[in-house]
Order: sequence, then C-alpha cells, then structure tokens
Amino acid sequence: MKILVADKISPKGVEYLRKQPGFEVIEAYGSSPEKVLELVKDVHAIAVRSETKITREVFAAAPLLKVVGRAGVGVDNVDVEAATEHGVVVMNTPSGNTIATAELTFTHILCGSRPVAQAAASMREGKWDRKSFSGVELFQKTLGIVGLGRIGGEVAKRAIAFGMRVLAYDPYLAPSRAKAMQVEIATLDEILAQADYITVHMPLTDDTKYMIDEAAFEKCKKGLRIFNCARGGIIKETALLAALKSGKVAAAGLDVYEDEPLAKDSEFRQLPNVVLTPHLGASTKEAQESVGIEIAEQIADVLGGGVIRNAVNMPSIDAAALKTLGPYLDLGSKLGTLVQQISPKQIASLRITYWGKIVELDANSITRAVQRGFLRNISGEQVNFVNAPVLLKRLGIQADVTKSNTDSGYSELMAVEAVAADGKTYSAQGTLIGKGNQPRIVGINGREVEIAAVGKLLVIENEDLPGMVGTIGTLLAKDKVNIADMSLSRLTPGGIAYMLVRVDTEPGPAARDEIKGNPLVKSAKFVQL
Ligand SMILES: NC(=O)c1ccc[n+]([C@@H]2O[C@H](COP(=O)([O-])OP(=O)(O)OC[C@H]3O[C@@H](n4cnc5c(N)ncnc54)[C@H](O)[C@@H]3O)[C@@H](O)[C@H]2O)c1
Ligand SMILES: O=C(O)CC[C@@H](O)C(=O)O
Repeated sequence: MKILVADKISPKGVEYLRKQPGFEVIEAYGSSPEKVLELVKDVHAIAVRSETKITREVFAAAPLLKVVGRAGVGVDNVDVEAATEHGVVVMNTPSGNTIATAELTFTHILCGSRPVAQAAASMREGKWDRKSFSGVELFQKTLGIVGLGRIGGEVAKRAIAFGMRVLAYDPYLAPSRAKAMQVEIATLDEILAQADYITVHMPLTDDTKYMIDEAAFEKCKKGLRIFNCARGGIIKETALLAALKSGKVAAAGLDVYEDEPLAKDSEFRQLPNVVLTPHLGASTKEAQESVGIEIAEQIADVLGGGVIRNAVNMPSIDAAALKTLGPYLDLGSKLGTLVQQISPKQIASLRITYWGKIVELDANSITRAVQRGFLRNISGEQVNFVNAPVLLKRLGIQADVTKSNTDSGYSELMAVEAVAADGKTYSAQGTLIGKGNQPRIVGINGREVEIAAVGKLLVIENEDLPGMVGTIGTLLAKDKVNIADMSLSRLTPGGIAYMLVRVDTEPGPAARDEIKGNPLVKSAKFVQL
C-alpha cells in the first residue's frame, strides 16, 4: 500500500507508517498541484497538514485512494464533498493542538500589550531604545472571547490567571458551562463595547465570516487590541487595516489570514502595531507529535481494515454496513442541519425519534449523523461522527433518542426536534422515497410538507392569503433566483401557512430583506442542506 505524506508531519508519524508491513511511504512536501495529481495516481492514502490542497481533481486522479488524513483540525484544504462522492474517508485529529493554539493566542495577547517583537527587532539593529516600546498591563483589563470552545476555554483559564475580567460570547453554549469556566456570558455587542482585548475562537462559517467588520469596530473602545488565531475571514481584513490606521485598534495579532500564504505586499506587514505569525497555532513539538502520530495510526487502521476514527465524512462502520446505512445517514445529517438553521442559537435539547424500518438499523450511527449535521454550522470541521455527542454535551445540549413502535403513516420516518430553553420546539421530519432512496422532508414545525431534502431552501411562514406564492416568486425572480420546487402547507384556510421553496441559487441580502420585510410574512429563513 502506498502512502503519500504530502505535508511535513512529525517524523514519528512517518516512522510509524514506514514500520507497518506492506506500507510504502513517499514523502513529497510543497509539491505543485500538477505534481500532486501525478503523485496520487497509485496511492491508497494521503497525509496532509494545511498546505496541500486535496481537490476534486485529486480524487478523480486517485482511483486507489481510500483515506485522506489531516494532521490537525481544519479540513479546509480537502474537498470533503468530493471525497465522500469517491467513497474516500477524510479524517482529522480534532484535539491534539488545542493547548498549542491557546498558548500561541496568549503569546499574541502578551505581544499586543508589550511590544516584545518590535523591541527585539530594534535590538537586532544594534539600538538601545527604551522610549519607543512602552506597553500596557493585562491585569484588570477586560478580555472578550468570541467562541468559548476548546481553545477559547483554555485562553479563558490563562486570562483569569493574569487577573483579567473575561467576557465570552458563544451563542451555542449553555450559560451553566460558561459559569463553570468562571467567565461572564455576554452578547457580541456587550463585548464590542466593553472589551480592551478581543480574541476569536470559532470556525469560519456563513455565520462567523466577517463577524468583526467595519460596523463592529465602530462599536469598540478606542485602543482595542484584537487577535485571530482561529481562521482568516472571521475578522474582515480591510476593516481591521482601517481600524489599525485610524488608531481605533491599538494592536493586533494574527496567525491566520483570508488568503494564505499572506501576500508579500500585504499592508499588514508594514504596520508597526501588528504582530503576524504564519499559521503557527499548532506548531509545537508536542502538538505536532501528537497529531502526527495520531493521524498515522488512524491511516494505518483504515488501510488495515480496522476501525475508522475521527472521520469527518463517515461513521466508524465497515463498508458493507455503510452501503445500507448511507441514505439514512444522509437524511439524518440533512434533518439535523435543517433543524439547526430554523431554531434559535441556544437550545436545551435535541430529540430524535425513529419509526418503522429505521428502528431495526444501527440507530447509533444515524443519531451521530443527525448530531453532526446539527453541529456542522456551529463547530465546522471540528465535528465528526466520534465527537458529535461530546460536543453537544459540552454545549450543554441534552441528547434524547426514541425508537417508536407507533404508526407514523410512513414505512420509515425520522423526526428531529430542537427544544429551546423556553420550551418552544423546532422540528423536521423526513423519510426516503423511490428506488434511489431519495431523502424527503415531510414535516416542518408540525406541518405536513413534501420536498426533496437537498440544496438551498427558503422556509417561509406567512399569512394564508391569495397572491402570496406570486409575491414570493416575483421577489425571487427580481433577484434572478430560479425556483426548483415548492411545497405549501397550512392548518386552516386563512391561518398561518408554511411555504418551502427550493431554489437553484442563494437569494441575495436585498431579496431576503424584501421577503422578510413583507407584512404578510411572519418569518423567512434561508437554509442550506
Ligand atoms: N491557528 C491554528 O493553527 C489553529 C489550530 C487549531 C485550531 N484552529 C482553529 O481554531 C478555531 C477553534 O477551534 P476549537 O478547537 O476551539 O473549536 P471548538 O469547536 O472546540 O470551539 C468552537 C466554538 O465556537 C463556537 N461558535 C460557533 N459559531 C459561533 C458564532 N457564530 N459565534 C460565537 N461562537 C461560535 C462554538 O459553539 C464552539 O464552542 C477553529 O476555527 C480551528 O480551526 C486554529
Ligand atoms: O499547522 C497546521 O497543520 C494547521 C493547524 C490548524 O489550523 C488546524 O486546523 O488544526
């Protein structure tokens, strides 16, 4: 079996792979995309960090490929959808570099207070300048942590040890969890208004992209110090540049960028109050050994026919079982994703109910698929079939599963229900239909609907009056959005109706605002399945 180690992982990991009987290891770092296409022709596994891009073309060029292993968390450099289509397992090592990244973040926070990097550069130039490098203390300052997950939580502990007041914004986290960490829960606006320091620690999703933009900087104190060791794009770079130049932001520390590697002529490189590192969060001996050995073991397990661990696109089951379960996993994942997008950010429990034929199947895997789907927009690629229940628990969300023997009216049915803290529920039901086992949504928030569970959906609650379908159709047409399919539902004529509209392209912000702003529309959500 051939394994391509495409990025530099720990030598101990490479050594582990070399020692496996029948394994041939090729180390090729920094290859061009063309070279990668050539190298993968006969490989069974690829190990990467974040540099080498494993694109759709790579999967097409690698007929023997079974597994791509990412020594680290984010699989942004791997086309996971294409991998799944080609039946290739994509796995990561989700927690091996938490401490390393938290420590780098704190190093940035310290360097943003005391210009150590700038003073060291001046000493290297032979100077003895004691006037230009005065700093500020962390003690009694307010740190705002946006995203209180694994890394955010470790940063909080360190900030508390330095005598900082810690505010945290994480809309998915139960308040009790934050309390246990001795941080004060706050809204994003409270953090923006009160923080002397802000650090972000969430994945890059549609929700988090440009979360800190021009409008956010407007709300901040003058002299803010801000740090990003999570993902480029959470802080809008053009807005940060403007804020640094105007003095609104006194110092920034960045490890990640909208485009990596950072352009040679990036303005950030010229600014004296910015400390930049080249995506070094995970670059410690300990973290690299941990993720390098872990990924090597995981790859060897898959190629040896053993268990699949930390797969982001498949559960830990064998290929034969996967064939039967595949459509149910897909349906479960889509219902989970749908319910997350129609429910409020903070929920108390996630309930799943199975009826009919599904009850006989491996409900554990399907449950994890639902939970992973639910967490996809919250935890990004950090969530997989292994850690989904753990992440739910960490967010303080109770997971309930029921297998029902009542008659649901379908030969098989799955219901996913999110229960908010106020007891309000948000739900979707689905089944499989036809020869191809196509996933269908057959219920939403207690209403019967019937629409394919794929692609882009608008979920609209509106008054049941003549002309509503036409109104929505016209607003979408104005934005050149084509309707693929539609399902209408109401309890009583003239009451509140549901309209599920499957669209070919995403309506722009103006069209969405116009739909939401229509006086007959009670709510409208755009959902990506
Ligand atoms: N610089 C590096 O080298 C490096 C290394 C490791 C991880 N990372 C990145 O750091 C980030 C955090 O990693 P982690 O392991 O702590 O992840 P995690 O999943 O443990 O935590 C992420 C947290 O973000 C929260 N969140 C999601 N959406 C949010 C939103 N809209 N607003 C506020 N909070 C939100 C989630 O609820 C969760 O608690 C990820 O983007 C990861 O890729 C970077
Ligand atoms: O250095 C790396 O491999 C990237 C680390 C980090 O961004 C991750 O996603 O794990």
